[in-house]
Amino acid sequence: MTRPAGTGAPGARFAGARLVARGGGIWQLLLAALLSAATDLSGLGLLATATWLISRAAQRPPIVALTVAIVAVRGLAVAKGTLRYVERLAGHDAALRVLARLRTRVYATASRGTDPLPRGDLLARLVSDVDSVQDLLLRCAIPAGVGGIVALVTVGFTAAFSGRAALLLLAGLLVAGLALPALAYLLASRAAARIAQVRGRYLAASVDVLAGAADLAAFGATEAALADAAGQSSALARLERRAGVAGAVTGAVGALVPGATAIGVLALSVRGGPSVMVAVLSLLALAAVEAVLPLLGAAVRYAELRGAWQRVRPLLLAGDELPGESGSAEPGAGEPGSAEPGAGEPSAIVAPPAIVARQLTVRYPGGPVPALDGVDLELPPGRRVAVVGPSGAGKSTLLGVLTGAVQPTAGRLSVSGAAPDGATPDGATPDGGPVRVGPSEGGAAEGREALGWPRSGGVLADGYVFHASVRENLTLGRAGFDDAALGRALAVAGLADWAQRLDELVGEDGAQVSGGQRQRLLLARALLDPPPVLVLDEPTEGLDPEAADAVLADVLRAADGHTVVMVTHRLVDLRAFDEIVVLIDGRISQRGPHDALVEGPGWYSTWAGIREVPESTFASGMGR
Ligand SMILES: Nc1ncnc2c1ncn2[C@@H]1O[C@H](COP(=O)(O)OP(=O)(O)OP(=O)(O)O)[C@@H](O)[C@H]1O
Repeated sequence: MTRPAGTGAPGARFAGARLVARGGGIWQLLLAALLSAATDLSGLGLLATATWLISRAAQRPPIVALTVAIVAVRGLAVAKGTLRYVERLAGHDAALRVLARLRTRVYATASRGTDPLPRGDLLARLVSDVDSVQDLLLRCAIPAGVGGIVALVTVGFTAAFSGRAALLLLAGLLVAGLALPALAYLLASRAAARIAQVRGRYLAASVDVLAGAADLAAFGATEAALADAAGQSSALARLERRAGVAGAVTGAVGALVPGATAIGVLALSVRGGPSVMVAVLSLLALAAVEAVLPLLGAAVRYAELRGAWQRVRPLLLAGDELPGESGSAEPGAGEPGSAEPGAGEPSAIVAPPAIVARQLTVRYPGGPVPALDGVDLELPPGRRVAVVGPSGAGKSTLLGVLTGAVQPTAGRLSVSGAAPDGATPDGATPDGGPVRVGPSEGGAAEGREALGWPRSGGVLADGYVFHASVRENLTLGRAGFDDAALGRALAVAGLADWAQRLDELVGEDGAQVSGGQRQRLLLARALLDPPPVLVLDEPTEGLDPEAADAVLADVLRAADGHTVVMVTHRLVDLRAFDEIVVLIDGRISQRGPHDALVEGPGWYSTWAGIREVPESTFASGMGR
């Protein structure tokens, strides 16, 4: 179970900084800020020196009096270009590191959470909101630091020649770098929170229109859904226009400040300063104030980011610590795609481990009653268990706990004996005794992988079919499968003729294939390299009962030697299972082999008895 992500959690305010620091991005960011300041100062130095050189040259001094300035101009010009290039490299390196870390974190938390977000909302958080949080560093933190350094150096330099000109420059810098940004922030901040909210709603509405197109059309609701999405889009455009106008007005005022400051400095320096320095100080003032003007944009951006940050923060704070976050700054550690032992390769399963669940309890946030309530389950190696029960009984939740998708609120889950792929689980007791994986009292079931939790997988409810070829959908990037292996997996799932169509596209979420073919494709994917613990959630959904029984028999044959846990609320032949567990309201109401359960009283015999009813009944969903 994920930790509560209350906004008042201690240290929540600094969560972003902690993430940056853990990800090893803090030094890169600091370096980028220093390089950026050095670049700006080189530019200002170049301008001041070149101005001095031109003004002094007009007085026709001996050439030797200009030599140092000439060399300085060349040096500063080269330094400015080089520093800008290096600064861009360092800045992008830092930004991409932070971005990868934030996104991984949001992905991990969202995928583990028991409080899933609508897909569109999650998309908004993953894409635009995480981008925005990254901008907080690049467009706000770095320019603020650079502006401070530039102001300090230029005011100090000017003060060495004219105190009054320095004060005027300071005033110009404060107006351009502080007062106007504060005003822009105030104007933009109200719109920004609304923009983030409306953008989330707009994306959610768009995804609903796309993902639910078939259902909307079937129920005649397409127009209403499109109108809703268009309404959100207009609201978003209105808010963005308003924020844009506020930004443009402050920007226009800001553009006047450098010129006004330069004229003021010119007027003050002309009165008594050394003649050559008049031009230097005026142009330096102009350039210095221009250098802090980006803070205006930063302030507007900061206002926008606050809303995005509010939305992303719960996801950043809620999850367990990701691998590689606890100090190591190794690039790629804990990120998607990091190589794991054995991942991506077909494995020869020797013997699955024994898994024992004791008093497993899951309570979803806001759920009035536990979805699972004190469930005991034994899975000795190779055991086949079917989990049945009415809708909402907790079947998928139980599978979720076994695969790690759902964290138990209480209870104990242990694994012992042979580990997946013949390896010994790290942390296993020497005598092969049980290794505790789950919590006994609340908290998160951390460290499954570290303890050698068996690789589990299979057909999950609502499994996804990618807009890719049959081959890519089967392998999902795993290497080492030849066409013959793919053909065998397809044949077991009842798609033998697809062996000739491996490179054909199946459409987004299987849109170009039938529901039954889609389900068979998911089964073939699971059977290509069956994990030690094969988890099947409604594996025969979409198949007619006869085909379902036949495919299931083939699947069980192909998964011989593997532990199988299957959830179903459809009538399929369960005689081949060692044990059938009947879940009702999160509790085990009956358990035993088919023959024993079907004879006795209880939910199972009533359910199984419906097999006698004519076939039309199956289609009506009476099987529940
Ligand atoms: N993510 C969630 N957040 C809140 N409640 C949930 C969540 N997932 C499931 N539930 C609730 O937990 C209970 C058990 O759900 P679960 O999906 O495990 O049941 P099920 O037996 O698999 O149902 P079905 O046969 O309809 O798929 C239900 O009351 C359901 O509403």
